[in-house]
Amino acid sequence: MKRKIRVGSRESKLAVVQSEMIIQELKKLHPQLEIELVTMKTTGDKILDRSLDQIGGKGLFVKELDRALLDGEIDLAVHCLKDMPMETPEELPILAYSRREDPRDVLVPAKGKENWNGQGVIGCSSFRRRIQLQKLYPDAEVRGIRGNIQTRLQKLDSGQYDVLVLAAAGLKRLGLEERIERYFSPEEILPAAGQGILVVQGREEMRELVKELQPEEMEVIAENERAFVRRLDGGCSSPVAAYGRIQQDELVLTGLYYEEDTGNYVIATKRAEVRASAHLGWELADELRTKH
Ligand SMILES: NCc1[nH]cc(CCC(=O)O)c1CC(=O)O
Repeated sequence: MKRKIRVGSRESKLAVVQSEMIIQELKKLHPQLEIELVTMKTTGDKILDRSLDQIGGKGLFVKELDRALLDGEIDLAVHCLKDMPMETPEELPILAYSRREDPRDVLVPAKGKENWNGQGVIGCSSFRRRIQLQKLYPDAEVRGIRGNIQTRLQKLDSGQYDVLVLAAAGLKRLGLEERIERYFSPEEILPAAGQGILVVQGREEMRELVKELQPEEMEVIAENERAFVRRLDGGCSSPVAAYGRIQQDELVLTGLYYEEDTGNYVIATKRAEVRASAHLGWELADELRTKH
């Protein structure tokens, strides 16, 4: 009999598309396996009338899947790294990081309101985007928005907002790239730690099976971005951003540090040879904090 692997996912269309991408890759690596997708609703998907900060943060998107992993109902779970809490349960490590999709944030105008002039209402969900957008578009008003990408686009097109700011990664994976009017460089809007990266989470014994999904250097990039955020205690709602990339043999890490007292933020970059970069995120965080 074929060995059967169950892969758990949230129910949203994006989550399912992402999990199917990972399943396709796994099937290529292990053609002998039968792999099944199991979807479930998480608390974060059920409560849509309050902001994530109010209802307890990112953990709400993974809690149900964590439980299913622990109970053996599923063998693996696929998540956006960006949605993962900074600490995962000890028994459920991240087993592999995927190749990164476009990490940038993008501007999406409402239908009929293309060529946006920088005035009116921007819909965006995170404090990280908000503070950076206020600098880029001082004449616009930023209003919160929740729900999955399709829901947000419906709210946009129904006239509640003039433009949205979203992650390029989600739109591209959903085939909605044509709605993108402008890509923000990391210098304009620094992405969230882990943006564009998918992770496979599970019990330690599954590591062997998925480790080949991970491109070289993905872990050092992802872990340094997350170390930066962790060091500054930027849990779910803090506007901390971090973006790492490899240039020649170096890891180049850019971090955003927000100072609560003044409401100002600073962005800085630090680099290290990849093989000596284990603490780069931590060090960049400390440098930014002591300077400000
Ligand atoms: N907050 C929801 C979320 N989590 C991950 C992505 C995008 C996909 C990714 O980063 O891999 C999105 C949508 C968005 O921010 O526009």
